[in-house]
Amino acid sequence: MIDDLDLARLNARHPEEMQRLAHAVEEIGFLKLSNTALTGDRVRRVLAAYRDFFTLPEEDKRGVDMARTGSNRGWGAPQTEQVDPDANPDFKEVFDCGYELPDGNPYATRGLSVYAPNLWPGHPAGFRAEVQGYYTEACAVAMQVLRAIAAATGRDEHYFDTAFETPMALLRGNYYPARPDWAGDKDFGIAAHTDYGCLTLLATDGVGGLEAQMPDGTWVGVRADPGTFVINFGEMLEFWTDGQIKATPHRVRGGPEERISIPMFFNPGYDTNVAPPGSAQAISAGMHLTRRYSETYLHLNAAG
Ligand SMILES: O=C(O)CCC(=O)C(=O)O
Ligand SMILES: [Fe+2]
Repeated sequence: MIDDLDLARLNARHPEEMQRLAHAVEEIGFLKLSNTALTGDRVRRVLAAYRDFFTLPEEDKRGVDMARTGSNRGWGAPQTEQVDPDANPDFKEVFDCGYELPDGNPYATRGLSVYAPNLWPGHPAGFRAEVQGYYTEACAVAMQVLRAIAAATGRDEHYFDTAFETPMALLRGNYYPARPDWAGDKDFGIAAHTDYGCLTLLATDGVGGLEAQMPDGTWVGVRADPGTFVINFGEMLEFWTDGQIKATPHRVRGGPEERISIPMFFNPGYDTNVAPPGSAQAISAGMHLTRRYSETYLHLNAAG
């Protein structure tokens, strides 16, 4: 039910592959993707860097704890994010980093938390370089996929390009310990949610656990080895395409094995209007993302 697509064939606009892409984005909202510039070895290197970080003693991770900041850069401890108000806070821990505004970028003077500076730990050695290198490469792959999607859904292939000149792109490492023995019905690695932005390019270490909700309401497992990616779509792309592209709910309950996943949330620039073209309303991408972060990260929660 979840299709496997080949990015080289999509980049060549191979008609059959493009048709399968249109089906995947419009009917399912999930697909798997291989043959990108990010090889299995490349992904295993960045997975190892995150693993080295997550296995540091807690006091080291506390040195880059996002809870002390007004943004989501650095380490997020277990149970500090609640993506589903009907579930308990997630038992995963995370490390988030975002887009670094170039000097002189007009957004720099606006004090927007979605462009907050990154927080980097002093060690493991090489962590920052590994993660920043992957960030840049993952953005390039995500842009190729978005161009193919624009073309497959009847738009000019560059339809989305300018919106991503200053992306609020967020790269996350998710660390899921084995499902704790205290975990009950309302406890998840990450509870059911839709992603907030446009496109998510997800790498995993190959351990299963991700489940996506199909149109008939059933949950299906989606597993991807390093070098193969899971792609899904967020709320902004659903608004922007007036529902043509689906933001599909997904979750990780967690199982007997620990697991690492690395989503690149490819979000457009703050001032992008993601309302459907021609609609009377305007939806600011930046305001939507800021609101969703404040609803889900407990340290940013206005009510909490
Ligand atoms: O770990 C996964 O497979 C999914 C993670 C996820 O959905 C997220 O971080 O938004
Ligand atoms: Fe997600």
